Amino acid sequence: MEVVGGEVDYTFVIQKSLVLLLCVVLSWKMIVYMCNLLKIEKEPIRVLVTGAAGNIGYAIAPMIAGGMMLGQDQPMILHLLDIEPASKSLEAVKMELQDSAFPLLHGVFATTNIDEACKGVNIAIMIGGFARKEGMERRDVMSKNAVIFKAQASALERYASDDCKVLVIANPANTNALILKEFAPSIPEENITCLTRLDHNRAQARLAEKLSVPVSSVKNVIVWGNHSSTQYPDSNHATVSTKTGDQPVNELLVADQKWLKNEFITEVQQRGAEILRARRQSSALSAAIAACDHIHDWFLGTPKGNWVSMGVCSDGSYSIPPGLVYSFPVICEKGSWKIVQGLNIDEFSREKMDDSARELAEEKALAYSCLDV
Ligand SMILES: NC(=O)C1=CN([C@@H]2O[C@H](COP(=O)(O)OP(=O)(O)OC[C@H]3O[C@@H](n4cnc5c(N)ncnc54)[C@H](O)[C@@H]3O)[C@@H](O)[C@H]2O)C=CC1
Ligand SMILES: O=C([O-])CC(=O)C(=O)O
Repeated sequence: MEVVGGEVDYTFVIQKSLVLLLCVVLSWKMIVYMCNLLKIEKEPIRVLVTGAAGNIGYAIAPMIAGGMMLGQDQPMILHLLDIEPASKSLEAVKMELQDSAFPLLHGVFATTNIDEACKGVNIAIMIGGFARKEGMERRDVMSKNAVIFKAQASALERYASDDCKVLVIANPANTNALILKEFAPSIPEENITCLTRLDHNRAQARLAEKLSVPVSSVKNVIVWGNHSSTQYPDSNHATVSTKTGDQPVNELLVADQKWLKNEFITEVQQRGAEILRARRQSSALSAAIAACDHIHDWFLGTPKGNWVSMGVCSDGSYSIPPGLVYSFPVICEKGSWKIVQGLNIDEFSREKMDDSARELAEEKALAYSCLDV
């Protein structure tokens, strides 16, 4: 240390520190530059897609391969799974992906064997399941899916990578995710989620349409609860960015409180059924986009000041019983999510949130009774 006349020369120390800091920054920049020059790529991530020959599977596969889910610098290897009767269509999906020559797609592996499909996967997008047929009771659908998800959980437990992150899309999504959690105990429960981002995106889009603003200017809607008609799309904390800063949606729509408490909620709750009626098939394009959004934000983080809705294991936040997979507002950072805390919940919201939790508790009991646990 430089000592002048018995005293520390602080100017010298600060100068030295700044030079050192500059050297560190320059070396780091140099390393990044060299990596880019040498085209050193990230290791490919293995992504499992179950039900890959179906509607959503066909829509999501090119989105993942094109970088929408994991970013434009993240290569991946796709593991596509479907059941034997769909094996020809599955092979066709694989061929089309290969023919698309996606630069980030380092391999496609298609199989009807669940154990093989799960080997080493880092992300599992669970779309495959048993769809309700006319005249079937809820119990029949639940029992078929409970059996499927129990078996898939065991395969993930045995063969997936330790850090595997799971997104369940197949309905009943929340309860299927819960079964998966029960039967894959070594996968950390925070790694098991279900898709309610489609409902979140729908709610954001309805508000933007009502306010005649771009959808990107609306943020922080919430979808609480089950991915079913008891879900509660909540506009109370949503804002719109304007030239003078963020404005609460409820203030901008002060004359439309009746609409916010009625049509807005039912339109979002019933949007899936509306699309099913119009298309005679359930939403696939928007479901695939929402799944990409869900994983993208989970891996790469939510933008500062924004939250999104994700079906996650309740930790008792907002008095939602632990042991349910429930949709909450979450913030994501460095591959982890955190439930947004401290939001004010009015009486109207409380009732709706509890209704959906009650439905999930009933679904859980039904699923367990089907599995004899
Ligand atoms: N959570 C959400 O926001 C949404 C959920 N969904 C749900 O996503 C699921 C898939 O929808 P679509 O792709 O339109 O259905 P789809 O019927 O077109 O495709 C499902 C695919 O899963 C396969 N499959 C069935 N059992 C399987 C198993 N045990 N293992 C692997 N694959 C299996 C089928 O052969 C089929 O190829 C449905 O349960 C649907 O209700 C749909 C839209 C939104
Ligand atoms: O019921 C379905 O299969 C469709 C669905 O979940 C949705 O569009 O939200």
